[in-house]
Amino acid sequence: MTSIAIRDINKHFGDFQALSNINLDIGDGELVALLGPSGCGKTTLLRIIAGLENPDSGAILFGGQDTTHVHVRERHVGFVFQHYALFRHMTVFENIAFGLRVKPKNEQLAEPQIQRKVHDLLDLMQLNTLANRFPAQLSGGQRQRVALARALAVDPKVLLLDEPFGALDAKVRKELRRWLRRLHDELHIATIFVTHDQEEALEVADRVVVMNKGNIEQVGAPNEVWEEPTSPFVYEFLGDVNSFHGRLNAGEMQINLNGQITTIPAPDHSTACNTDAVAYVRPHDCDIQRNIHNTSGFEAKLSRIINIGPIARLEFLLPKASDTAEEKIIEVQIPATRQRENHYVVGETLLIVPQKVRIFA
Ligand SMILES: Nc1ncnc2c1ncn2[C@@H]1O[C@H](COP(=O)(O)OP(=O)(O)OP(=O)(O)O)[C@@H](O)[C@H]1O
Repeated sequence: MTSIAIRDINKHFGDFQALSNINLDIGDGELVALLGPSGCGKTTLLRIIAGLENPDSGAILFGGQDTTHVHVRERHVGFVFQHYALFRHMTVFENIAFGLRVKPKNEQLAEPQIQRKVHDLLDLMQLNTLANRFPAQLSGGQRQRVALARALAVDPKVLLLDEPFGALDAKVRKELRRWLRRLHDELHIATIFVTHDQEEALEVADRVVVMNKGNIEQVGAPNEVWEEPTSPFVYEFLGDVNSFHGRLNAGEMQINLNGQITTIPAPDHSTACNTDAVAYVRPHDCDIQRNIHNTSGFEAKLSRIINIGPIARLEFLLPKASDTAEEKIIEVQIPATRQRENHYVVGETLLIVPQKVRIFA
C-alpha cells in the first residue's frame, strides 16, 4: 500500500525553480533514498513532505489522505537532521522523552508509560548505559542515535532524515548505515532519507530516487540504478566512468580518441544516421590486453598504477592529437591479483577493450 504519494509538486524560490513536477509513491514500510548533487532540491522536497515548506502547486497524500495543508504537528512525522541539536541541558533520557511530555493533555501518557517507552527505545538503540549523560558527553554517532530515538518516541507514521550522518567520519557513518537498515527492518516505518553519498544510498535504501536540477532522473532498486542508468547524468553520478564522444551510424559508433579511430558495435542504435553520441564505460568494465593487434579497442600508454587493497587502478594517458586538443585519461580497474600476475608497468602500451558499453545519443 502507498504510504506517501507525492503528486505534481512544483516549487519556486523567486525566479528559481527548485522542484519541477515531482511525482513519487512511497510504499508502506519502504526505505527510500533521495540522492543527488548539492542544490538539486532534495531538502526542499523533504521539507514539503514534512509540512515545513509549502509547494506552489501539487499535493502530498499520507495513507491516501491529502495532507498538503495539514500543519507539520498534525502530520505525525519524525525528523532527524544533519546537525540535529539535542537539548543541551537535558539528559539522553529526557531528550528522548521530550516529544512525549509536550503532547497535548488529552494525548499524554502517564509517567510510568513514558518511562517504559523511553527504556524500550534506549534498548532498541543500545543507549542504555548513556541514559543519564548530557549531549556534550556523547560522540557524534551516539548523538545521532539519540536523535533517531527522539524522532521515534512519538510513533511517527513517517520518518524523514536529512543527511542524518553527514557530519560524521567515514567509519561511524558506515556503522550508522547498518544501524538504520536494521532499525528499519525491525520497525517498518516508511522512511525517506536525503543523501548526496551514492554509496550510502545504494547500501541502505530499498529504492533510490536520483534527482538533478529539481527533477527526478530515475527511480529504482539500488542494483537497477547502478546497472541500468537511464541517462548520462545517472551514469556519471553513480560511480566512476569513462566517457567517449563519437558518431553513430547504422548500428556502429565511431570514436576518434585523440587521433585514434575505433569502431564499436551499437546494436540499439541501428537506425542512427550520423548522430552525435557519448559512450560510457565503467573502469571495471574495461579489459586490458598486451596483444594490441587482436581486437578493437584503444591503444594507450599506462601512466600510473594505484593499488587500493584488492583493486589495482590503472590510468592511461592519451596524448593530445593537436595543440588545441586536450589530454585524455582512461581509467581501468582490475583485481590486484591480476596486476600481480601480469606485472603491467608504467610506460608500456596496452590495449583497452571496453566490455560493457552504454551509448546515449
Ligand atoms: N528558502 C530558500 N530561498 C531561496 N532559495 C532556496 C531556499 N531554499 C533552497 N533554495 C535553493 O533551492 C535549491 C535546492 O535547495 P535544496 O536545499 O533543496 O538542495 P539539496 O539538494 O538539498 O542540496 P544540499 O545537498 O546542498 O543540501 C538550491 O539552489 C537552493 O539554493
